[in-house]
Amino acid sequence: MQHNKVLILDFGSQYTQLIARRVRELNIYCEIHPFNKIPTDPDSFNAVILSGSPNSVRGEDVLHPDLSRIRGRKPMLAVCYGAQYLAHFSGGEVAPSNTREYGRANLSFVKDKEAFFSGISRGSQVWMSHSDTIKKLPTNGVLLASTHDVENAAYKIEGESTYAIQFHPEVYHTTDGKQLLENFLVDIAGIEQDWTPQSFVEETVDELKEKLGNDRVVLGLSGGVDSSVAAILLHKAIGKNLYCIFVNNGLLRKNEFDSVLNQYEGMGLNVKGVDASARFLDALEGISDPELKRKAIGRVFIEVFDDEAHAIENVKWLAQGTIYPDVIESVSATGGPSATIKSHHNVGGLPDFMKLKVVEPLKALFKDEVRRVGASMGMDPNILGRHPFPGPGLAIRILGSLTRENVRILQEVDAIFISNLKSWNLYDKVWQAGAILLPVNSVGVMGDERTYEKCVALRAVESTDGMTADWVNLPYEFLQKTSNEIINKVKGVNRVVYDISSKPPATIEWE
Ligand SMILES: Nc1ncnc2c1ncn2[C@@H]1O[C@H](COP(=O)(O)OP(=O)(O)OP(=O)(O)O)[C@@H](O)[C@H]1O
Ligand SMILES: O=c1[nH]c(=O)c2[nH+]cn([C@@H]3O[C@H](COP(=O)(O)O)[C@@H](O)[C@H]3O)c2[nH]1
Ligand SMILES: NC(=O)CC[C@H](N)C(=O)O
Ligand SMILES: [Mg+2]
Repeated sequence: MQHNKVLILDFGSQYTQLIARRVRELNIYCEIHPFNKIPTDPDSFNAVILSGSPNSVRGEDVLHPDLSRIRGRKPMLAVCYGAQYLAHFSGGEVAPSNTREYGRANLSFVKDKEAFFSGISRGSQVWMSHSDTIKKLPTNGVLLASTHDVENAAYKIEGESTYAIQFHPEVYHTTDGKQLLENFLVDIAGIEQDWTPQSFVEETVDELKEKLGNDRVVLGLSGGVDSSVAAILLHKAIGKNLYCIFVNNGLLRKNEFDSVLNQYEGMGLNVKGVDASARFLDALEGISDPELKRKAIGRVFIEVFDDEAHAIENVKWLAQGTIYPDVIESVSATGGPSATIKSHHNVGGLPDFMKLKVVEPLKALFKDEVRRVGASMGMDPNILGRHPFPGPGLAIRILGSLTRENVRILQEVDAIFISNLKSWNLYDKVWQAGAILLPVNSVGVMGDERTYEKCVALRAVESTDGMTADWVNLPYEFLQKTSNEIINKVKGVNRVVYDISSKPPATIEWE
C-alpha cells in the first residue's frame, strides 16, 4: 500500500525529530530529508515541512534549499528558520531581534476564519526560539497571527498552500501545536491519517522481503526492546535466514546473559549466545575517557560480529535494533549541523573489511513507537516493558577506568535496586533505572570500624523517548530500604546517593 507521505526538510534544528513525532502521532507517515537532498519526484510526497535551524538567513552560512519543484505545488509549512527563509528571499525582510526571543509567548492576534488556525484562539500559548525576526512579510504574504513581541508570528502566501510560523508547533509547550499541524496536514493538505503500527509492520515486512530476498542476515540481539522487535520483524520477513547473536560483553546486568537466552527460547528465533567478556574487558583496561570507552566497545562489538559472521556461510547483512534517538545523538540525523552528544556504540557504519550491508528496520522510530509496533505483533509485554539498557552496558556507569571487580560490585548494586523496584511495583512506572559507580571513596563507620569505600549513585528517570527526561520522585521509604540493603550486602560500598538531575542539562547515562 502506498501511504501518504510528508517530507520534512531538515535545516539542522534540534527539534526536527520532534516534528516527525508529532506528525506520526497524527497517524501520518513522514520522512526527514536534508534540506539539500529533496527527492526528485515531487509526487512521492503530499506535503512539505521546513524545519528550524541554528543558522541565520542573514549569515554567510545561510542554507539554501532548492524549492523550485515544490513551492506553490505542494502544501508547505515553514517553521522558524523556514518562515524566515521564505520571507527573506521572496520580497520580505528579516533582521536581528532587539532581544532574543526564547520560550513562552501568547498569541495576541489570530486572523478570523482561517482553516490553519481553526480551533485555536487568541491567548493560545506558543513556544519561541529565535534571534532573528521577520520584519516584513514576503510578496503576497498575509498576516495570520501575532504575539506581543513578534508581529509576524504566522503568515500565509496568497494563492499558494504555503504557511509559515515563527514559533515551534512541535514542542510540548506550544499548547495547540498538534492542532495546528492537524489543521495543516489534514484539512489543508488533505492527507489521510492511515499510518499505524499495523501498517508499519505490513509495509516493513514487505520491504524487508524485497530488499533481502533469500540473503542471510546476522542480527545483534541484546535482550532489549529494540533488537527484539527488530528480530521479530525480520523473522516474519525472512524466517530461517535470520541468525541472531547475543554477545556477552561482560558489561551486562547480573545473570543477564543466561536469563536473556532463556527468554528467547520458544520464540522461534535462532539465537546464539557468544561469551566475549574477556575481549571487551581487556580492551577497556586502563581507559577512563567516556568517548574512548564507547569507541573501544564499538570496535570490539564489530570484531566479534565479524568473527561470528564468518562462521555463517554466505551471510550478506548485519541487522541492528538501532532506533532514531541513537542516531540523533551520535551524529546529526541527516548529516546536518546538529551537535554530537555521545557516540552510541551501534551508530557510525561498519568498517570496509566487514563487507556486510547494514539493515536497521527501526531506524526511523522512537522508543514508544517501537513498543507499539511490538505490541501489535503480539510480543511478550515483559520484553516490551524492559527498561532500555545501553549497548556499552555497565562500562558507561562505572566512571573512570573499570576493573572486573568494579563490574561485579556494580552488578550486585544494580540487581538490588532493580529487584526492589519490581517488588515495590515501581519498575513499570519508571522509564529507565540503574546504578552508577563513582570514582569516589569516602569515609564511613561500620561496626565501630572506619571504612574508606566506594559510593554509588542510583538513577531513575521518566521519559517517553529518552530525548528529554526527569528524575523520578521515588518514595523515601523505598530509597531508605534500598540504600540500606546495598550497603549491608555489597562489600566495598559504604555510601549511596540519588541522582536528581533532569535531561537536559544532564543526560540519562553518566558517560
Ligand atoms: N549484547 C549485545 N549483543 C548483541 N547485540 C547488541 C548487544 N547490545 C547491543 N546490541 C545491538 O545494538 C543495538 C542498540 O542497542 P540498544 O541498547 O540501543 O537497543 P536494545 O538493546 O535493542 O534496546 P534497549 O534500548 O531497550 O536496550 C541493539 O539493538 C543490538 O542490535
Ligand atoms: O544502545 C545504546 N548505546 C549507547 O551507546 C547508548 N548510550 C546511551 N544509551 C541509551 O540512550 C538513552 C539516552 O541516553 P543519554 O541520555 O545518556 O544520552 C538511554 O536510554 C541510554 O541508556 C545508549 N544505548
Ligand atoms: N529555531 C530557529 O529556526 C532559529 C532560526 C534562526 N537561527 C534564528 O535564530 O532566528
Ligand atoms: Mg539495550
